[in-house]
Amino acid sequence: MIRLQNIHKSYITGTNKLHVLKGIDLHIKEGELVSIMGSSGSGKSTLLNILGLLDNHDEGVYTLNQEEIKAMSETKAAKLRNNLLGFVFQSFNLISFKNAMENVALPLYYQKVARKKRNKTALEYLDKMGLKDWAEHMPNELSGGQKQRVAIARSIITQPKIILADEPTGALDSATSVEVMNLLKEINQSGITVIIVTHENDIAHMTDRIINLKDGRIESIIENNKINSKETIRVPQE
Ligand SMILES: Nc1ncnc2c1ncn2[C@@H]1O[C@H](COP(=O)(O)OP(=O)(O)OP(=O)(O)O)[C@@H](O)[C@H]1O
Repeated sequence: MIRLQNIHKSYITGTNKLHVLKGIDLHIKEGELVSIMGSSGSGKSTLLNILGLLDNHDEGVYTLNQEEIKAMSETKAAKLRNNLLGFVFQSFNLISFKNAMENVALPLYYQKVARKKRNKTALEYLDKMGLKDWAEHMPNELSGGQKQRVAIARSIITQPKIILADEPTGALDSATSVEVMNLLKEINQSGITVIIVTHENDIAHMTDRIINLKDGRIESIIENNKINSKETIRVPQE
């Protein structure tokens, strides 16, 4: 489903060039629940943004759903992003002046679904998240965990094949983090591939495979708590 071969990415600011990803090779199969770990600045978000077609890589080959991304037009990439991918962010990214139902329904608005139909679907998704009674509430009336559940409902309303979550529990206390992770696990069990960036060990250990990044390279991969890398067995500790 996802294959990265020798991916490089640099950022240029002024006269400085920062080489952030230095040859990433990675294969993520359909239906996997994967976490990407590493210390601050190791390139986790950069990698997730490339996976989510929110940023371009400089070198290497990225194949998503058997299509090579570099060869693709921006329009085609946008279509793929809208149809195949769902996003969850640390800061929820809810629209403050829209209620929970309207926030969840938003992706369907962009797909030109009629208002009645999209609100009905949004209510169904809120119900799945245990939030039906909160449909009319504005984001500032919701707890962190509730906001993230609204954001997760919004990310799956278009029935994506892959969810990309950047520190989805970063703003939550530990009990709420576990609730949100259990929700992402349930979503994964329904067949959706889930990729989570986190710097929290406990969160990463709730996934099937942990990809450890260090200085823009994959340092090790832990599968079901078994370390697979031949190169190194060190796991970064925060
Ligand atoms: N748009 C950008 N322009 C310039 N530099 C950037 C940009 N985005 C990220 N960087 C730099 O690239 C490096 C990797 O950033 P990235 O956000 O991928 O790391 P991270 O592992 O997700 O870190 P954190 O855990 O702190 O979020 C950092 O040094 C960051 O400052």
